[in-house]
Amino acid sequence: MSAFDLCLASASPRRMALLQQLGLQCLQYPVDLDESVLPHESAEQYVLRLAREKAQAGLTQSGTHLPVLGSDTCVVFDQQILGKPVDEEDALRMLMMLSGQTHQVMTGVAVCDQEQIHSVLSITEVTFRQVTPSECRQYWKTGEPADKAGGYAIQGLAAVFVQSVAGSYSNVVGLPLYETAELLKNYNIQILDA
Ligand SMILES: Cc1cn([C@H]2C[C@H](O)[C@@H](COP(=O)(O)OP(=O)(O)OP(=O)(O)O)O2)c(=O)[nH]c1=O
Repeated sequence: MSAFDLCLASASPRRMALLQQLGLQCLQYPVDLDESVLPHESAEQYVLRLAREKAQAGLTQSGTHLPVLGSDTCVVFDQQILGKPVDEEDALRMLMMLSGQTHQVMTGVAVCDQEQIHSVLSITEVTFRQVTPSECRQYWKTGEPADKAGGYAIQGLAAVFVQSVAGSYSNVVGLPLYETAELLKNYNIQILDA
């Protein structure tokens, strides 16, 4: 018997913390993949493909017998997929694009073991108030935007930009917990006994 319930194929401390919130003990096994968007790929297809690739790479590379979870989050506005900003100007460009608008945050989640793979997509609508370039530059200096899709963290200082959220909050932080708990039932992982 393993001391762990699940293997998390991710470097993200936020995904780890969200799974711990459900009481799950996770073995963290980051995988490094090419995260380029394929030609003609929709945002929905992109996050689901990367989630499956992360889960499958985690399973193969770690050699674990635990179910493996992979996940990918992106921000979508005006048909554009926003990943992590490459520098300050890129972050400013993203945040000004989102200013005063509603965008979508999409997360694909996949869980696999030797026998099966299941995946799910979660979409949340987030509305920003108007933000100024000066606020965005100050925000960049906090270091918070650098490793976040769309260049912001709802769970951090960017909370002051977020006017409203429709849908799953945990999805925006990187892992939709309701959908994840449902997926894990396929692997006999129950959070609570019914
Ligand atoms: C929009 C938004 C994104 N994010 C994060 C969630 C994801 O961790 C990150 C998007 O990058 P991802 O590539 O989805 O994940 P990651 O690089 O952090 O981890 P890994 O690939 O190893 O699994 O942005 C927030 O934390 N808060 C937010 O409000």
